[in-house]
Parts: sequence; structure tokens; C-alpha cells
Amino acid sequence: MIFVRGNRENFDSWEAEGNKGWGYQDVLTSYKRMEDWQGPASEYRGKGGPIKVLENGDICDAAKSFIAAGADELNLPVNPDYNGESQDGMHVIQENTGNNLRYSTSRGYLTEADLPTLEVQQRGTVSRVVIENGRAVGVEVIEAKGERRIVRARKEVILSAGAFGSPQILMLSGVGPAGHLQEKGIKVVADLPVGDNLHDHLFVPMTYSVDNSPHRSTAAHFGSAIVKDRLKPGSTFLSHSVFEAGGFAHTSLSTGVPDMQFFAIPWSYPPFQDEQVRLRPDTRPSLSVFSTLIRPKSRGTVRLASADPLAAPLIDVQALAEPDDLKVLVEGIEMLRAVMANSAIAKHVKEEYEPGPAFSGQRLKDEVLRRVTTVYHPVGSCRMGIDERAVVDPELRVNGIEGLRVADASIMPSIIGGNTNAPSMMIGEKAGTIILEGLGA
Ligand SMILES: Cc1cc2nc3c(=O)[nH]c(=O)nc-3n(C[C@H](O)[C@H](O)[C@H](O)COP(=O)(O)OP(=O)(O)OC[C@H]3O[C@@H](n4cnc5c(N)ncnc54)[C@H](O)[C@@H]3O)c2cc1C
Repeated sequence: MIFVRGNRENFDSWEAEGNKGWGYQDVLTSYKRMEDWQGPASEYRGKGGPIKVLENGDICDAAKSFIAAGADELNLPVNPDYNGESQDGMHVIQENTGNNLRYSTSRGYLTEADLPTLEVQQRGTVSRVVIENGRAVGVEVIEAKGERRIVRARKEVILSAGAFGSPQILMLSGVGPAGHLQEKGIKVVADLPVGDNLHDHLFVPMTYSVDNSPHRSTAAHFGSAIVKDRLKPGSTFLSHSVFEAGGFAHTSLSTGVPDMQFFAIPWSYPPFQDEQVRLRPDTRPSLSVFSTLIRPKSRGTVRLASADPLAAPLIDVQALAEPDDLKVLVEGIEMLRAVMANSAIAKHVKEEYEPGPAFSGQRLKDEVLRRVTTVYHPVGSCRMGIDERAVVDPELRVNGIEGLRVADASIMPSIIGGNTNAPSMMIGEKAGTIILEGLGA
């Protein structure tokens, strides 16, 4: 997976809103503790932590020429470590990978850790938090065959069900917007803005036919890579993220920190991936590049469809509701077109085939509305803070309920500029510190 910590300003703005302990210098401690950085030593990077992180050392020529063209065309530095001192510039992707394996939290913190007192129970669905006299005392679990049971907590309950799951469980437990809960027939335990402030990154894929990408989306290409990787593990693209290069840049709407993230993959990306009908993979050697909105202004909601815990929640991110969000994405596309016309890459480019040069001006804006898609980075639906918009306080405790915390992407007051997996891991790492300090451990 792509490993991005976020811009230092993101965390300083969280702290400025009253979230003491979440400024850049504070979260840097957690980031350093959680990683085992395989690159050159730096005061910004950690060594010996559970999550191995490296720069992809095997990127193809198309990705290299994209980096060179972006730097030249947009007057950006080539940044050797966007998770270090500064985020700005073009770069090779870093990923949480090591020993040819993805270092998920499951691998780093569980499989490879010695945790004799931990018991992981799988396949159940948490239907609610059991709250007695204003205190969380456990959770109700629905087992795979439908039977319900209560798991009781000795000290506290910590929800980490993500930006959709955590607000859903809280609302099913009577913790949420009072009017909405009453509408669904749920007794209100605490009237909180649970499910508000949902937001996500959005991007628009653009695909170019190029002559310096080694890949073809064919069964033969994947098949031979699988065989080669079996014979010599780690020797093919299968050991890395499909994203090879990227950049952090500023559109004319930026307020001092990058508001535009670029990605590049040496494959043809499906242009309408949210459609029910799957397109056939394009087998031309391609480079797909992405204009990505990383500081969206639009805010949506997570709400319950019903009081049935097995029913999916209603998710509405209000994508592009704020007009500036569309402007940023369109400007990003125009920047990428200029990059792909730069002499560092132009000689390799045959044509822009998605969305295609016919889309410009108003036609491009209309087309972006059809093509824009999630980056799968939902956050913010159990907002951390100290005002009436907050669901949890800066120690991640749910307001008004004893013994209950949330620790996942849902607590972000505002989304960080960059992919959200590393920040979500950091939130878990930091939650551990906060809880242990509270126990005097
Ligand atoms: C396809 C895809 C690709 C991505 N690629 C990247 C990437 O390359 N880099 C990056 O930085 N980020 C990436 N992300 C985003 C990243 O995965 C998320 O930001 C991160 O996982 C959020 O962590 P979380 O702990 O908040 O939630 P999650 O990782 O979603 O964890 C929540 C867990 O809770 C479980 N759960 C929910 N409800 C219940 C319930 N009622 N009972 C029991 N369990 C429940 C869920 O099954 C899930 O296992 C990607 C996301 C997707 C979907």
C-alpha cells in the first residue's frame, strides 16, 4: 500500500482547533515508533518499529519520465522523502512493504508480535456497545450463524470499525443525532453529531498510451509474473504497489500547503470503476495519472438505513457539493496535461485516450462529474475536537459516555493531505500510548 504520513500542517491545524497532543511534533513520535524505515537514516524516520516501509526501488521508465516531466513543467523539486522534512514535489512512491510482503497492521502488530494475552475473535459483527448507567461495559456480537452474545469489558471498549462502521455502531447504541435515532426507533443515550463531517479524497483517472511502460493488462503478462515471483520472490511488480510515482503540488486555490496529489501507474486504470458493468481491460502499454483532491471542502454524512445492525448504513459524502472541489480537480487535469506534454515524457506519449483531448472547458467539467471516483479514504464521521461538532475528545473518549473510545480514521477532524492508511495506523499507535498513560503503565 502507498505509505503517506500527511503534511505537517494537517496535524498542526488539528492541534490549533484544540486537539492537544495531535500537533506534528506529537504525531511524529508515533509515526517514528510505528515504522521500520528501510531507507537512509533521518531525524524524521523511525527504525525497528512493527511496520516496514520502503521506497519502491523498481519503478519503470514511464514512472521515471513522469517524475522528471512533473518537476520540470511545474517547477517542483524531486523530493527524496515526502514523509520527511517537506511534502512538496515529485517522488517515487513509498509503501509499507518488506521481505516482499505487505506490512499491514495485522502483520506488523499481531502476526509478528508476541502477545500471549491477546485473543482475536473473528467473523462476528458488533451490533452495539452495551451501555449501562452511562458507562460502556461491553459489546453485543452477532455470530456468523445469527446468535447474539455479549462480550464484557473489564476496563473500557475501543471501537475501530472505520469511518462507516464506527458511527454505525455508535448510532445503533443510542449515541448519535437524537432526531435521527428517534426516527429509527432507537433510544437516545447521548445526542452527538455522530456520522456528520464525513469526507473523502476524490480523483479523476487519465490514461495515456506510452511506449515506455513494460506492462500489458493480459493474462499472459500476469501469469509470467506469478511464475517468476514464485521462482525468485520479490523479483516482479507483484511485490509492490501498482502506484509507482506521485507528486504534491499547489493549484491556484491552495492556501500554502499542497492541495493536489498526483499518482502515476504504468497500467490502464478503469475509467468508470464505479459502474456496475465492468469494462474489458485495455491491453495497450499505458500510463494512468490522477488529479486528486486532497483537501475537500464538501462534507457528507453516515446515517442508519434501519435499526437492523446487519443492514448497510447510508453513506453520502456529498462529493463535489462545494464548487471549489470541482475547480481543484479540473485544474489538476490541466496541470497533468501540461506535464504529459513536457519534453521529458512527450516523446514516449502516443495519445491521451481517457478522458481524451476533446474534453476541455465546460465539457471537461461535465465529464469530471461522470468520472470522478473515490480514493477509498473516508474519514471524519466521529470527529475529534473540543466543540459541539466533536464526537470524541482529544483522548479519543466518546463525549458523555464513560469507558468508550474510538480509534480509527473516523476521528480525523479534517482529512490529511495524502493517503489515509499510515495516518490511521498512527491513530492506533497513539491511542495505545494515550490508554497506557491513563492506566499509569
Ligand atoms: C481498495 C482500497 C485501497 C486502498 N489503498 C490505500 C493505499 O494504498 N494507501 C493508503 O494509505 N490507504 C489506502 N486505502 C485506505 C486505507 O485502507 C484506510 O484509510 C484505512 O484502512 C482506514 O483504517 P481504519 O482502521 O479506520 O478502518 P478499516 O481499515 O476499514 O478497519 C475497520 C474494520 O472494522 C471492521 N468492522 C466494521 N464494522 C464492523 C462491525 N459492526 N463489527 C465488526 N467489525 C466491523 C471492518 O470489517 C474492518 O476490518 C485503501 C482503501 C481501499 C478500500
